[in-house]
Formats: sequence, C-alpha cells, structure tokens
Amino acid sequence: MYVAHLTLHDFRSYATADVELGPGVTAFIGRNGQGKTNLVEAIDYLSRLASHRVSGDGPLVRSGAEQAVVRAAVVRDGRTAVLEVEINPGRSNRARVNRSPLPRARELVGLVRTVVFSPEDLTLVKGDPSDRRKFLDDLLVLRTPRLAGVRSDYDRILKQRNSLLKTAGAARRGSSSQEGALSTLGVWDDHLSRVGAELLAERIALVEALRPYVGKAYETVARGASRDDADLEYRPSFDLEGRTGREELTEALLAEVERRRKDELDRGISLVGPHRDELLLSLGHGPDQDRLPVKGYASHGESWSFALAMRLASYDLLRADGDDPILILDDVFAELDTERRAQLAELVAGAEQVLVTAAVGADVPEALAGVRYAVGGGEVVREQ
Ligand SMILES: Nc1ncnc2c1ncn2[C@@H]1O[C@H](COP(=O)(O)OP(=O)(O)OP(=O)(O)O)[C@@H](O)[C@H]1O
Repeated sequence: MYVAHLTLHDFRSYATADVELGPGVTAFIGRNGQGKTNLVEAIDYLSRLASHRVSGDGPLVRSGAEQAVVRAAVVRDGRTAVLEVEINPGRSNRARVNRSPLPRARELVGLVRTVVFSPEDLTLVKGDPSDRRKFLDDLLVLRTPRLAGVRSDYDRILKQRNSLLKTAGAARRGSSSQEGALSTLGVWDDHLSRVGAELLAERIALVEALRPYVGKAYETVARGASRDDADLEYRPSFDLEGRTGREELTEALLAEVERRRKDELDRGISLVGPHRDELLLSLGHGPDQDRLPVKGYASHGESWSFALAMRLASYDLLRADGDDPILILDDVFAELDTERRAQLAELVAGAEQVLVTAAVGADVPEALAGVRYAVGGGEVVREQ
C-alpha cells in the first residue's frame, strides 16, 4: 500500500499542507524544527490513531486551533480510498472513509499500516516495561484491528477495578462493611480474567511469531552477529505453566487474582494481569552462551541494533501476513554510522513506499534515492 496524497489542516505546525506522494522512496529534507516529522507523524496517526511522539492528542492540533484534520488517499491493490480523521482533543475524534462517516473513529485503525523507525525507538529497549507492552499491543492492533476494542476494554476494566480495590481496601481498614464492594469486585475479577486472557493469549502468540524475525533482523543490522544472538521472551506476572489457550488462561488469571486478594486490597491496585507483564529482550553470543538482558547490559550500539531489529521484524511479520506496510524512517540515519546506514537502506529499499526525514540530504543513503521535498518556512516543495 502507499499514500498517494496527504492533506493537513491545523495539524501541528501546518495551517494547511498538500503533498503528492507516490510508491518508492520520498525524502523530506529541511533544517531542524521545520515540520518534517509532523508530515510523517500525520500518516502514522491515520494508521493507529496515536502518535509515536506523544501520548495525548492535544499537541497534534495547531496551537490556537480547535481541531486538526488529516486526510490521505491510500492505494491498496490498485484501489484508492480516501481516509480522513478529525482530531478533537478532549472530545471524540471523527473518521470518514470516502467521505462516509464511520460509526467510531477506531474503525479506521488498520486501513493504512505503518512501521515507524525513529530515535524514540531506543525506549523500546531502554524504557519501562510499559513501553514494550505498548509495542506489542500496537503491533497486535495493526495485525488484527478488532483487538483495539479488547485493548481499550481491558484498560477500562482495570481502571474500574482499581478504584473498587481502593474503596474495598479503605472500608476494610476502617472496619466498615465491605461486603458490597467485595461482591462487586467478584464481577470485575471475571471481566479482568476474561478480557485479560484474550490479550494475554494474543501477546504470547505474537511474541512466538515475532521471535524468528527479530533474530534474523538483528543478524542483519548488528555487525558480526548471528541469528541466535537476539531473543525475546514474554514474561507474565505469574507462572502460566505453559498455558497459552484463552479458556485455560482465564481460569489461571481468576485463580491468581483470588490468591492475591489480600495484597490487592492492601495496595489498592490490580497486581495480576497483562498490564503487569514484561517482554524480556536478551542478547547472547551463540546458542550455548549465557544470555544477558538488553536493558542495563547492552552497549549503546547493541541497544540501537536491537531496537532497529524489533521494527524490521514488525515490518517482516506484517509483510508475511500479506501486506506491505508503509515504512517511515524518521530522523534515523543521523544516528547510524555509514555502514549501518547502507545496510538499513538496502533492507528497506524494496518496500512499496518508504518515507524518510532528514535534516541533511547527505545523510540519506544513495540506495534510497527517490523523490525529495524541501521542508521549510511552513512550505513543502518538491525538488526537481
Ligand atoms: N501543536 C503545534 N502547534 C504549532 N506548532 C507546533 C505544534 N506542534 C509542534 N509544532 C512545531 O513544529 C516544529 C517541529 O516540527 P517537526 O518535529 O516536524 O520538526 P522536524 O523538521 O522533524 O525537526 P528535526 O529535524 O529537529 O526533527 C516545532 O517548531 C514545533 O514548535
């Protein structure tokens, strides 16, 4: 798939922008802070209804404006669809496909798919467990858009359950009656176990599908590495004893929630479930060597290679599903040495559409020669 046309209204620094795009490589070149990332961020937003840079929608709307609009003509298997999202911070976003409103903006997710490489990717490796959980959940939703609903249901259940745990815990400490709160808690235990098990089963399956691709990608981007060096392992919040099916995971979660009841009431938070899980990334040298976690042990170069490998693996997996996502390389070449720049460029050059941002044209490797736009002073101008 590729984006053939991008239109922005009041998105980030742009009052309006209109950019013609095509398959192959397009690079946006301009000095720092001119609005290059804002362009590719808009396309990424259409894909996931989330930005790779901020968690809320507020900063996406141009300062002083009330709403932003991102519209893109997307070509897939020769057919064009016009996707549009109206970003209304603090209120519901609205989405349209070919001018027809969708019942919920969420239904837009997955109609255009992007894989973004950016300097923020280092947090995948060095950041908190929540950054890695988010990586998995974003990829799950891109592969299976229906899971956006499961993910938001789980977040809602967790919030409700946590506030109930606080009330019930406080009642217990004050020795007032907590019977009502405890029986309501039982209902939320069921919800958490059922929806949590669905998310858990999907994540476990995803990690298994991703593992071989990460090993292969790491071998390609890290000098002298072999495909056994990089590995991932899903570490749940308690021992699942090999369970992977939804039904058995629901039962296991429910049993564990009941076992941890006292702790949960004491602390007023849910201690069991996919929101407490970790994706462990590790590096070894050869299959029989000791493995070390990447976080806290890997060098800067190894960490970067691992982060790139995770993105490349996501891209390969989505491709293996029969789709060719749009690749966005946002400001990554300045971070890499010449050899790795060339390697990465070679790997991605065959993608149906590659969008690159760079402050200096010379940072973009020759293998990615294509259309170039100069970005500056609020204008996006095609170079001859
Ligand atoms: N909501 C907003 N309203 C107005 N301007 C904004 C908004 N959000 C960001 N900007 C401006 O957009 C500019 C940043 O744009 P962007 O991140 O696309 O830069 P860039 O060209 O990619 O720069 P770099 O090369 O440094 O990464 C900044 O000047 C910032 O102040």
